[in-house]
Amino acid sequence: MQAKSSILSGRGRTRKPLPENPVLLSLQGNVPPAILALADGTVYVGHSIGAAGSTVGEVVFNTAMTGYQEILTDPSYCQQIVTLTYPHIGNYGVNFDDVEADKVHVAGLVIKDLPLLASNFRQTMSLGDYLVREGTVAIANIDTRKLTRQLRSQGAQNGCIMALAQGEAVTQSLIDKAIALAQAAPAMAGLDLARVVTVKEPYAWTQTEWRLSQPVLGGKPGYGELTKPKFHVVAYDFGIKKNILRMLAERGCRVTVVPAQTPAFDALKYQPDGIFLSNGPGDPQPCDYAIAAVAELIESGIPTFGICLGHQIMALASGARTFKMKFGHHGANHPVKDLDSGRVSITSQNHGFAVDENMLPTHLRATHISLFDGTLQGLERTDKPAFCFQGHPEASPGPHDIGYLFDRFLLAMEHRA
Ligand SMILES: NC(=O)CC[C@H](N)C(=O)O
Repeated sequence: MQAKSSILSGRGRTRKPLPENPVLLSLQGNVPPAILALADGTVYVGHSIGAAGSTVGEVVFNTAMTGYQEILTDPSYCQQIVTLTYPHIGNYGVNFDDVEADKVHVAGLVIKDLPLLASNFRQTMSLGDYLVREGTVAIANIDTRKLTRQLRSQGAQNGCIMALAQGEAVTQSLIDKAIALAQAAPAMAGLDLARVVTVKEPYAWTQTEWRLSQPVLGGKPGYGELTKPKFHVVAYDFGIKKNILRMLAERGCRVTVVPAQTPAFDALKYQPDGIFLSNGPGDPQPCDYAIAAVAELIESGIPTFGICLGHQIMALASGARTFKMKFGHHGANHPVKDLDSGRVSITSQNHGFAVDENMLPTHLRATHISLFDGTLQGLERTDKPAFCFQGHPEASPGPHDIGYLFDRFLLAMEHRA
């Protein structure tokens, strides 16, 4: 709070001097250089703002103005280097309440500007310190508008960030090495990454949503606890985000999170009221174990709700096809139309694959489309209580945008009970 009030000035207020502030970042000093090389040989040089070392991945751009911490920790970004188009990243610091997983999942971060001052009453640490702590390689002072235009016109491609140590200089041989590393990185198409990020053992989840004022915690801001569960949901973890679990618990669901490879038979042993299929990284097509389990679970008639990778897996389990998009959807302002109500929601999105709307089997019905490019955003089984959504309804850019899909899942479970 101190830092925040210190920079407020204006009529009727006297400007206080800036306090000694641990979040003042050190970009003015001797910041080590870093290289961003793309597989096509394009090279950008900037400054290292995270851990030293090299990282490779598919370079994608995200257009959200806020939410960098949620983006960094979204497991769906495993093996992707994310460039953020909003120019100031790090201006509200980092806290430990807003993480979507227990660690950073992006392979690397590319930004334009790391502000000198991070200011937010909830922050516990600066973005730079957090990236170092997490061992995340990141580069700043990059022309992210140019990079984004390149990715948009040519499509997402693999890249390498090479963050040098203090005192090290950028040389042609290091640039050549970074390009070679980018070219050697595996292509995203065909990669099963749900297997990489999924939990090893099942666990129970009862935490509810965050509130600024939380009476059950003595009036302090924070998360709540589910006390009277109405339903039991088995959630497949293909790379699940914590806020999905909180939104389920908030609506009265006790959740058992299970590994991605859990066979349908084992999931049914929990006698769930509903099955949830999470988001996750990589290509859905190689996840044959999950596609087989989901086909069986839908067939059993248990209400099923899938998000993002879960949506794609449900579509494949129902006989649809998926394809790799040119540069995907990554942002927090994507308009999506509900084809039944005509209502348009502003949604959060993060996907590089999509379900082919031209090849849907007769028991799958399109329920939502993207108003950016017309791609399919939602599906429903006409013969079973199963539906799915391509975007991220647990993120709230709008501020509640498409959270009503969770209510629809609850209704399906109530209907069956
Ligand atoms: N957020 C997600 O679940 C992404 C799904 C999938 N990995 C894709 O890129 O399309």
